Amino acid sequence: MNFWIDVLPSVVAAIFIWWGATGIIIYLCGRRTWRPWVFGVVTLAQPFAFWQVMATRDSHDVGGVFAQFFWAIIIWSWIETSYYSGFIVGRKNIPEIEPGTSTGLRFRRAIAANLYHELMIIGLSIAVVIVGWGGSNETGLWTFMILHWTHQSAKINIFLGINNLTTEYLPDNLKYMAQYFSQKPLNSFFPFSATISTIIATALFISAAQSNTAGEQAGQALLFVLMVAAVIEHWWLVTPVPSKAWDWALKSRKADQQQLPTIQVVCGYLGSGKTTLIRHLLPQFDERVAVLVNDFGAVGIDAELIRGDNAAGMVVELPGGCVCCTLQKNLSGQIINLLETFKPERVIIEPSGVAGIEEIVKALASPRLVKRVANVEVVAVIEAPRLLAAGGLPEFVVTQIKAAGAIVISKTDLVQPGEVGRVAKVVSALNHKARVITAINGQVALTELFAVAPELPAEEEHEAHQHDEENGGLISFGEEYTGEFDPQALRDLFVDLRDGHYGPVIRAKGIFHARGGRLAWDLASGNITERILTPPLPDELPGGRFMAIAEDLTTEQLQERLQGCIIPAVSL
Ligand SMILES: Nc1nc2c(ncn2[C@@H]2O[C@H](COP(=O)(O)OP(=O)(O)OP(=O)(O)O)[C@@H](O)[C@H]2O)c(=O)[nH]1
Repeated sequence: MNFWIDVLPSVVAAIFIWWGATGIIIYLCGRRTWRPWVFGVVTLAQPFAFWQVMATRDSHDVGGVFAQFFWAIIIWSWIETSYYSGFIVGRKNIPEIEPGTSTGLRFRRAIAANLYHELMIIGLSIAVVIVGWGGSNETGLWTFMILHWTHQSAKINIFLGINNLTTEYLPDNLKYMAQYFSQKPLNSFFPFSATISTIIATALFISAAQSNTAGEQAGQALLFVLMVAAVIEHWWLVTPVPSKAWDWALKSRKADQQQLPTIQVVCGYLGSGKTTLIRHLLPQFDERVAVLVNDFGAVGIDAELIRGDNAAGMVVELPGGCVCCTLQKNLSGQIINLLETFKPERVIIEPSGVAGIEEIVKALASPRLVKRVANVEVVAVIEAPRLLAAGGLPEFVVTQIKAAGAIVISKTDLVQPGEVGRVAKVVSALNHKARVITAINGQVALTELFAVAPELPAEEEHEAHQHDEENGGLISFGEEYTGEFDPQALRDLFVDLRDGHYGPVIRAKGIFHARGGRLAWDLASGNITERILTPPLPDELPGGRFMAIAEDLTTEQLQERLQGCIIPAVSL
């Protein structure tokens, strides 16, 4: 009983010093303008901290032991501060990790990215050994060594793969480090590291219990608590429970984040209703919005549709192909360009309907980009009729659902009212954290959609993905035309496309000039829609754009048929 009363001050002090120092560093390094000051002050404290460790190495009373513990924490704080402030980290301009990068290469790049930080730890460890070794009170030395072990062990575990990555504690300037993390339920190093930590904690406990003097007991108790914290930190890595221990320290970041734009990725399968949703949302924003659109086909249609709703903003059409594959490298560069030239307060990305969301999120985690944006949010648009009809969702749609902070169930007007609940249950079962909203023709209130704390998928190591395999070998066809179109001929064409006359078409759309104005045609999920976009424009040359995505397509016949929809010049 006496033992516990005796060690209680050490236990309480160790918990508060370790937890408090970590939180204070996260807090102070969370604000960009504070970082140089924090780093400067902690750096200036170092000669004094080393001198204190040296001065108390033979004071084995309780005061001397506490002083050693405290000053060792201050020395360790220098390492943490230099890292979190971004002043001593590692080599810059290291190529980014791409899908399919080998573990060996990822490891070498991770080392390079953390090189100066790791060298600093080694250098300071040697310095602490020099000043602390051989005294009758080595509490400072062992405090530092325990922190060193916990740090290395956590880093190796996070690199090899753990369940709970807690990337939220990385400040904006270090978010790119997440590319060296991997998420797995467990890795082979974990049992070893957790066992070692537990054995050391047990040995320290026994040592504290068997101590002969109050100073010795206090020292062993302080080290024991630090090691217990290491064991808890280890288990936290593998349990899915989010650590809230330092959430209070994240508050300082809010001011910086409010000034940075947010990126919203609106993903969903071909024809699910992404463009319709974005078009409905755009008039609701009172900010400068830039929209990046990427159609799967070579001919972009969506950008032209969106442009009309975002007159005050900017619409950028990304080249044809899938944004997640062909543009992965390019995407972050395009966005940075956009941020610098147009300075939007919000960026909305509409990837093509077959884009893998993981690759996009990875591209958005690029080191150059993360420090320029406040947040990346994912909205998944899931078509109710398709989900009910499919009897199973393609894997990449499941990934989109899991990645989303908000899920919009679209086309609920095309299913029975009772079935909407079934769809909601399916998506909620896949992602219980996401807000699920139902919509007809994209009619969603902005506040409802973005009032969500989004969850980004953990970055996993995965194979470079193959659209051909995942999507049953989709091909796209797209062309632009000049001339005025016959609406009835287009009507008949879309019916024939739906009925499979040109092959199994999954998605077709187009914008065509006709006498009645600019017409938009859509074929999605077997439904055809025809809309008038604008009345005829007097100065504009008449023309049209068409694209189709199919598993197989008789392209030549389709080309001829489209040409046949143009009213011959003589009869105009
Ligand atoms: N009935 C009905 N139709 C909808 C709804 N939402 C979208 N649509 C129609 O579905 C078709 C495809 O919608 P888009 O918004 O273009 O779909 P998308 O996901 O942007 O399509 P891609 O970019 O080609 O993948 C259009 O004809 C829309 O009018 C809805 O809630 N109900």
